[in-house]
Amino acid sequence: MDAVKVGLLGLGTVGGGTVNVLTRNADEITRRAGRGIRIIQAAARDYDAEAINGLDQIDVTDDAFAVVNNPEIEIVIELIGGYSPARELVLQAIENGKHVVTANKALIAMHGNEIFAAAQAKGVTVAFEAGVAGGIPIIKAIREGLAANQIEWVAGIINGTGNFILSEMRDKGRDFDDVLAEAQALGYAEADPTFDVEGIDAAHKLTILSSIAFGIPLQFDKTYTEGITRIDRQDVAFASELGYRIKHLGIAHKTDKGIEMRVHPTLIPERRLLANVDGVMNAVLVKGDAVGPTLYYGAGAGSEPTASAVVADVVDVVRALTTDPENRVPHLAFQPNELSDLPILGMEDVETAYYLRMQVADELGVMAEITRILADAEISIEAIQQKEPAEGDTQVSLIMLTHEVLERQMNQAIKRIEALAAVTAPVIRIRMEQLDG
Ligand SMILES: NC(=O)c1ccc[n+]([C@@H]2O[C@H](COP(=O)([O-])OP(=O)(O)OC[C@H]3O[C@@H](n4cnc5c(N)ncnc54)[C@H](O)[C@@H]3O)[C@@H](O)[C@H]2O)c1
Ligand SMILES: N[C@@H](CCO)C(=O)O
Ligand code: NA
Repeated sequence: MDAVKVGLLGLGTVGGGTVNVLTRNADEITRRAGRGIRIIQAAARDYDAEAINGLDQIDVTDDAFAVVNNPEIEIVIELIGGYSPARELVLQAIENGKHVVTANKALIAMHGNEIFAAAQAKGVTVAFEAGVAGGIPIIKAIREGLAANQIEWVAGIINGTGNFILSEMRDKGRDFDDVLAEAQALGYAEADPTFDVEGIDAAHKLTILSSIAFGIPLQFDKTYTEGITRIDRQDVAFASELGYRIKHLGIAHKTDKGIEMRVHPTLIPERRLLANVDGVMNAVLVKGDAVGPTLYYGAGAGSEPTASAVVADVVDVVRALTTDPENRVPHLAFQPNELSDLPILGMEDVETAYYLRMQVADELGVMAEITRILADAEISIEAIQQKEPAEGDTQVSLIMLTHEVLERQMNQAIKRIEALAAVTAPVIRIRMEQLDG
């Protein structure tokens, strides 16, 4: 049978890696897919021709619409990124009856409901494995491997750039900006790196994971999002003394009241595997009622690790070309007419334990006032440490670990604590998770 003709949008970090992997592993990939896979046309504004092998076989244009409108092309790979014109290009490709493979989690989290409906109507597939946790086949694992389970929760380190920054800062004492610049040079960061450091990229990915896990429509706007820019070295050190690491996690949790979707820095016990996932590596823990906790680990960003997931999706699409569209694996794991409208909980309705750091004047009675406020709010304390002031300083740091409490109650208590005259700075709070199933 003839090779499947593919069009590629974008020849950057992931696009270049995709051409390289398809070129290098052409034989094995053909044996797996049952047909050859040939990129016949690619669109890019800029690219490093020296770094891409096999480009001489490809017609390169700067007009991305020429690729999605090319009648010879059966599959379009979108690796341009961003919301627009990626949305218009993908919808046009679908309208033209082409299958789509993308690494663009921003696009899927924001416009996936519209895109999947269009794909469903046209009987084509939109695959997006590379969009979540890069090279780790996490979409496939949840959607196919765990199809027997009621998924209870998902918790993961799902932004490579952020984890790389936190690891380098902790282990080597490097500066935030310096490590971020290196992550950009290595091709890990988003075009706008605030997406990485403010948690937006992780929230895109968590939105997708929640839909796949729980069978709900994509609801990016309801995902609570907090980044890593306010993590202080002091807190990393204090957490470590107490046996915890601070990791930036995406957490999706099905409770009796609804679904929690949240992205924030989190204290986790240092003995957990997730606490020891460093650098650009990602890891996702998924708890199913039948299987129990399962863990998936691998490179979350980078040229060829991401290309690995892109090419696997292309192979899946090639294998499915002969399958009746009604029988294909559904985009969001559950059949499209079976998505549920379970409520997404607001952050105030989430229950977690907390690490608190308070800066207080070194006076008699302050500790008693603070513990009274916490007791009034029914917040019980698991550990307290007082860090003595440095020579000549009159401020002490109080570190507390609490048991689980509703965020609403914690917000009220923190407000009262901050109103005390002896409390001289905003209270630092970092949520804690035991992740022990
Ligand atoms: N870099 C990673 O490690 C990684 C990992 C997973 C997912 N992703 C996702 O993959 C996608 C691509 O990321 P990247 O890092 O390869 O980006 P990149 O900036 O390295 O490459 C983008 C490519 O698209 C081209 N391009 C941009 N706008 C265009 C337009 N309008 N018309 C034609 N060409 C255009 C650029 O010229 C470039 O060749 C993004 O959605 C990103 O979120 C990246
Ligand atoms: N910027 C993303 C790319 C992978 O999705 C990250 O650092 O994780
Ligand atoms: Na993946």
